[in-house]
Formats: sequence, structure tokens, C-alpha cells
Amino acid sequence: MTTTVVVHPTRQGLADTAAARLVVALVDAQSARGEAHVSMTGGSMGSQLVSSLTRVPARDAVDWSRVHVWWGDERYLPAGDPDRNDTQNDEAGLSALGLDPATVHRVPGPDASASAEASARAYEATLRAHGGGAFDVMVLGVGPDGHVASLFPHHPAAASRDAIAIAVHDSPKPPPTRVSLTRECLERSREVWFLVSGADKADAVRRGVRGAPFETTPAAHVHGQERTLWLLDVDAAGDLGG
Ligand SMILES: O=C1O[C@H](COP(=O)(O)O)[C@@H](O)[C@H](O)[C@H]1O
Repeated sequence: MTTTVVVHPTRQGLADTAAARLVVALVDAQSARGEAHVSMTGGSMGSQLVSSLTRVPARDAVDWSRVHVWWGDERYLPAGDPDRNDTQNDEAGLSALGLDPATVHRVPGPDASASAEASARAYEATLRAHGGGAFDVMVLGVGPDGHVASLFPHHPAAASRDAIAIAVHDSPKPPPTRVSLTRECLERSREVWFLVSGADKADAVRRGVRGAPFETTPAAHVHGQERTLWLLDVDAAGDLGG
């Protein structure tokens, strides 16, 4: 397993390059296994990545009808809520890619589940029916506090084991109720890509890349089975030194 840091001059360049990488990774996965599984992220970079994906010249090399889309976490809000990660990805152009809605696996919100726990169980059951969360590529953002998906520093839910997906209550970042993949699940992917932009993330990136304790920096302890990439813009890389 290797960890690589790649620094891009601009945020747009970061998103465009990550989108091109993702197209190639999906083509490779489909050629090796017939279908591809990617876990997307919300937050600032999630939608920018989707927007860039819609403009990658080679995107037609992917058979989008055989791409399974998942999310590493979701804000527990009704379908279509503008604060949901999937809604924001949709608005950035996800539907323009030619995906089959049956292979876009959304986390149920309060309109489709009795509780965040029930939502996590339903999402976990869907994941178990499709390989248990061993994605080809897991795309993750990182918060300024070092959180990843909805695993927050010093939050008891972050330490959950023996599950694939969990309910998260009292999130320090709104909305307070979320559903997240667990640390165990996040580590099952072939490749983990952190996409991080902005000077406000520079300290979290430094801690993540240098391996700070899980309790303070959950992002530091998520690795791909084959490869971990920290894809940064120059501002997010600002505290890494030469
Ligand atoms: O709330 C969330 O935050 C993180 C990071 O978001 P950002 O806006 O600080 O980039 C995101 O990765 C996660 O999916 C989302 O639910």
C-alpha cells in the first residue's frame, strides 16, 4: 500500500485532474471486473469533482450504466434537501453522466426511514448485497477539524466497529444527524483519494498526512488497500513543508 501526495496549483486544477483520474480508474475497473464502484463525497470538493467529471473529454470511455455510485456519508435529511450530499452532487451534474438510477445508491433520509439507525441498517444491507463496501475508489473530503465522511474528532460514533454504516448524532457540524460509513468500511476500498482545497484545511492535511492520532484526526487513519492519494491544492498543502 502506498501513500502519495499530489499538489495542484489551483482548486479548479485539482478538481479537473481528479475527475480525469476518476474516469481512468472507472475504465480500468470495468475492464477488470465488468462494473465499477465509486464512493462520492459531499462538502466543498464533492460537487466540484462532479462538475469537472461532466467536462472530462474521455468520459464517454466509461460505461456509466455499469458504474455504482455510493456516498461515504450523508446528512440525514429528506430526499432533495439542498443540504444533502447527493442533492449537491446531483445539482453539479451527476445525472448528466448517464448513470442508471438503480445503481445510484442513496442513503435513505427521514422521508424513507424511521430513524438514522434504520437508514444506516438499510444502507448497510444494500452495501452487503454489493460486495460490502470494497469500492474501487473512495473519494473523501476532509474538514478543517480533520473529520472524514461523518467521523468527527473525539466523537464516540467515530470509534464504532463491527458495522459498515452507522448513525451519527450530535455532529459538531450541521446538520446534527447523519449516516456515515465506519472507519472499517472506509478502509476496504482499493483506493482512497482525499480531495482537499483551501488554507483552512492546511493544518488538518498536515496532521492527516503525518499520521496524527485517530481521536484528533480521523482522516489520518483511512487508507486504501492498494493506494492512498492526498490530492491537494497549493493552499491545502501549505503546512506540509518542502
Ligand atoms: O459535512 C461534510 O463535510 C466534509 C468536508 O466538507 P467541506 O465542505 O469542509 O469540504 C465532507 O467530506 C462530508 O462528506 C460532508 O458530509
